[in-house]
Amino acid sequence: MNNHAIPIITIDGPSASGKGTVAYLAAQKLGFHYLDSGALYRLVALRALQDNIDASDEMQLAEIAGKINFSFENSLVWLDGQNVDSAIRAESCGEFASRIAHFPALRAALLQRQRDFCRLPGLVTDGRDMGSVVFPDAALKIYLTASVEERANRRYKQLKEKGINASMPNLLQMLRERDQRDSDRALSPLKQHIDAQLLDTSSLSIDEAVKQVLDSYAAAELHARARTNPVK
Ligand SMILES: Nc1ncnc2c1ncn2[C@@H]1O[C@H](COP(=O)(O)OP(=O)(O)O)[C@@H](O)[C@H]1O
Ligand SMILES: Nc1ccn([C@H]2C[C@H](O)[C@@H](COP(=O)(O)OP(=O)(O)O)O2)c(=O)n1
Repeated sequence: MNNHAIPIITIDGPSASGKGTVAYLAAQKLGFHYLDSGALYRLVALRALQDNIDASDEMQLAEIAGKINFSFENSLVWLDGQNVDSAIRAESCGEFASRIAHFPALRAALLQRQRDFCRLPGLVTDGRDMGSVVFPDAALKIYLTASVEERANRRYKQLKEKGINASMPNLLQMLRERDQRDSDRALSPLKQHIDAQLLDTSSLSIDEAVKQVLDSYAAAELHARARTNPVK
């Protein structure tokens, strides 16, 4: 379970909002560990696609989630010792991940594996349910978003930089469908929870978004300290 002595910042939000970029940079600045929880769902999706597992086979998917042998090293994602970073970043893999992410047994199998990333001196993590389910005691919870047009634009540029062809109308449609699927599921849906601070980055640069997270964290820390050591 979460340990109050270990500070955690959770950054949840929709696809291509910049969660991963902002969470990673905030973790670097603070010297904290970083967990990209979406990568775990993508790893399960990739292995299922490789093994021809049906998207409706909850038990097999949960078994994969409990067993897959992965690591995050040198800013890359490894599966059974193979670099699968590009493979899991494909839109098709993200889409499959979103289609299987509603299964309770799959989410349960990933729960402790995600919590195991919580280590001193702290953790910054991004996903859909980091603040609501996986780390409910986080020191700071952010709901990071941007307009769907801006997100499609960001994803388009990101894919282009990697030499991957994409069309804006297709990306817009895929993002809308993924948002809807991730928000409509019964278990751990994508939504801004009451205790999460909204950070709309539609007109913010990456540096400005990171600064806002760090400022909010400093304020949350001050507040927590004042509560534990009230001035007499
Ligand atoms: N505030 C921002 N302004 C402009 N581009 C951004 C911003 N935040 C992120 N990006 C870019 O958008 C793309 C998607 O970001 P990413 O972190 O992969 O999103 P997510 O993890 O939410 O899917 C990346 O190329 C990233 O550099
Ligand atoms: N904590 C999480 C993280 C991801 N998921 C699911 C739902 C998402 O559409 C997919 C892929 O997530 P990921 O964060 O990698 O996707 P984006 O980078 O935001 O496009 O996995 C989830 O259900 N819960």
